[in-house]
Amino acid sequence: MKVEKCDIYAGERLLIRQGSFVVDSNRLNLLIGNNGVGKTVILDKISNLDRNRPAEFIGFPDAKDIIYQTQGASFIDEVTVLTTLKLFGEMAGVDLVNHLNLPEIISKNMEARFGNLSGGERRFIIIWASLQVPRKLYLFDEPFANLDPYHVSQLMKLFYSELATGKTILLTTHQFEELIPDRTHITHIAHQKVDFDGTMTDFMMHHGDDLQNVLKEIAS
Ligand SMILES: Nc1ncnc2c1ncn2[C@@H]1O[C@H](COP(=O)(O)OP(=O)(O)OP(=O)(O)O)[C@@H](O)[C@H]1O
Repeated sequence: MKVEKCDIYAGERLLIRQGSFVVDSNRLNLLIGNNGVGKTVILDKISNLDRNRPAEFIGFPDAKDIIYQTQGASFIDEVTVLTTLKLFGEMAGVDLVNHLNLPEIISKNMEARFGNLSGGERRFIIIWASLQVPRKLYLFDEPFANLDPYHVSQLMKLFYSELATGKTILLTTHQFEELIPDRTHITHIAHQKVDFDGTMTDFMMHHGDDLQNVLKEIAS
C-alpha cells in the first residue's frame, strides 16, 4: 500500500505537496507531525468513507476491508461492555466475552454501561475489540489519547503482537515511548511535505534518538 506523488487537499486547501509514502505490512506504521498537518485527512482518504480516495493512493483495500477508529471512541452509550463485546464478537466471528486474554480493564467493567466508562476505558475497549475483527487494514487516529502509561504500554504490545498475525496497522500519534525501532515505520509530515518515510531505525540514524525533540526542531 502506498501513496505516490499526491497533492493532498482538505476541501480546497492544499495540505501536502506531492506526498509519497508507503504503509508497511510488516511494521507498525506511524503517521506523525504537528497538529493540523493533515494526518486525519490522510486517514479519511485511505478509509475512502466519503468515496474521495485519490488515484495516487495505490493498493489500499476496499472500505469494507478496513477498520477505521476515529479520534472519539464512540459506541452505543446505553449498552453494557458485555453487549459491546458480543456485538464486536459477532462481527469478528469469535466469542470475545470468553476471550482467553481479555485485558483486565475490560473484564472488570463487564456490567458497566459503555457510556459510563472513562474516556480511556472506552478508547481501550473499542481499539482492543476492533483489532479482533478480521480486516486487511486497521486505521487508528490517536489511539493512545487519554490512556495512562500502563495502558499505553498494553496497547503498544498489542499492536506489535497483532502485526505478527498478518494485520496491517496505521496510526497517528504524538506518543513515542515503547516503540520498537526495527518494527516501526515512520511517515513524518512537516512544512506541507512528507519529510521522512522509512523505518524508525533509519529515522534515528539520520536524526538522533530523541524523537520528540527532533520532531520539534524539524517542525520549527
Ligand atoms: N473539509 C475540510 N475543509 C477545509 N479544511 C479542512 C477540512 N478538513 C480538515 N481541514 C483542515 O485541514 C487541516 C489538517 O487537519 P487534520 O485533522 O488532518 O490534522 P491532524 O494532522 O490530524 O492534526 P491533529 O494532530 O491535531 O489531530 C486542519 O487545519 C483542518 O482544519
